[in-house]
Amino acid sequence: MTGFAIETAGLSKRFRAQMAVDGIDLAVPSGSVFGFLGPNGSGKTTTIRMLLGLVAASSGTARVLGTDMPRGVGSVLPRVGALVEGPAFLPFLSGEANLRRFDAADRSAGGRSRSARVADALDRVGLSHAADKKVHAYSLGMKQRLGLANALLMPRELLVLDEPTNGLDPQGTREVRNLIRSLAGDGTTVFVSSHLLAEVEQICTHVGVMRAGRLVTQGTLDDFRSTGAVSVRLQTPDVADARAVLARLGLTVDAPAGTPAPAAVPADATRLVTARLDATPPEAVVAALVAAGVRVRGFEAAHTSLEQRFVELTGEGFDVVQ
Ligand SMILES: Nc1ncnc2c1ncn2[C@@H]1O[C@H](COP(=O)(O)OP(=O)(O)OP(=O)(O)O)[C@@H](O)[C@H]1O
Repeated sequence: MTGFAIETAGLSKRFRAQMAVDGIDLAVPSGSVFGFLGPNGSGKTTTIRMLLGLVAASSGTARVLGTDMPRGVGSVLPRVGALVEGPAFLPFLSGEANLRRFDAADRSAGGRSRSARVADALDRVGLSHAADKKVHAYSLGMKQRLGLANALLMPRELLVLDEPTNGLDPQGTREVRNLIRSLAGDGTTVFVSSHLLAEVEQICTHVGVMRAGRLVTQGTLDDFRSTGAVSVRLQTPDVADARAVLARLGLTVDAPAGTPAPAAVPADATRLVTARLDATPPEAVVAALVAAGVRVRGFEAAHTSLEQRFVELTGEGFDVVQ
């Protein structure tokens, strides 16, 4: 084992003229909760389908749990729980009966412990109360949870979840996120795709960002937070002097945010000045401001938000609700 649950090299998928996935080198550490993030149509589902052997790659290689795919499908897939675009449940059977069918189709699953496995999986996703209900009467969120229960029938080394909270109400979303956290706590590697930045921020240790079929970055969430530009937020009444000092230090000073009517702003009022720090240490900025007689009433140097960083990388806004 290499320490990676998933590794790809130059993995690509072409649909006629379109490169849906374009030469990605994914490295998903064992034990991580890896958020696979990107706008709609950026290639996440196609990548997942290649990893699971559901679609052939046009070029490149993929290793899952140390085994080349799709050659290793037979030995690897029993160790992987997957939720991809909802499994094909039979609508006229109950949730429990559907799970029993899937469990029976798994040759590694013993028949005698089936009832306990199915009951446990339903319990873990909070569907015990609806076990006897026919699936056609399930809401979208309940079907999504049943799909997760299916992925959880057996102990898994790796869970691959494609947009697991899609269609869930806020309560269902919270439950699924808690479930993912608890699975990760047991040591299972979780590879979860999402277009929700907040979701990835809440549950993931690592992140990979897709843009138009390319993997534009990957690494730990902490590294991700600490890269990107640092901004300075200065509170001072001496706006003109402060701007002159910052400019002299070579900082890119942001345009003033609106110019209030002079009568509305006393000369001594504290105002906000913001700038990009680049390579200058924050303490040098404060020292220069103080030396120039600028009254520093507040000073903060902070990395740009994750959201800004993702927008920079993908050129698109993310849905940050939830
Ligand atoms: N079977 C197919 N035939 C042709 N084009 C396809 C096929 N599957 C996907 N594509 C195209 O490949 C691109 C990537 O799609 P994919 O579903 O992998 O993106 P995604 O990031 O998962 O998006 P979403 O979040 O909307 O599911 C899209 O432009 C899509 O239209």
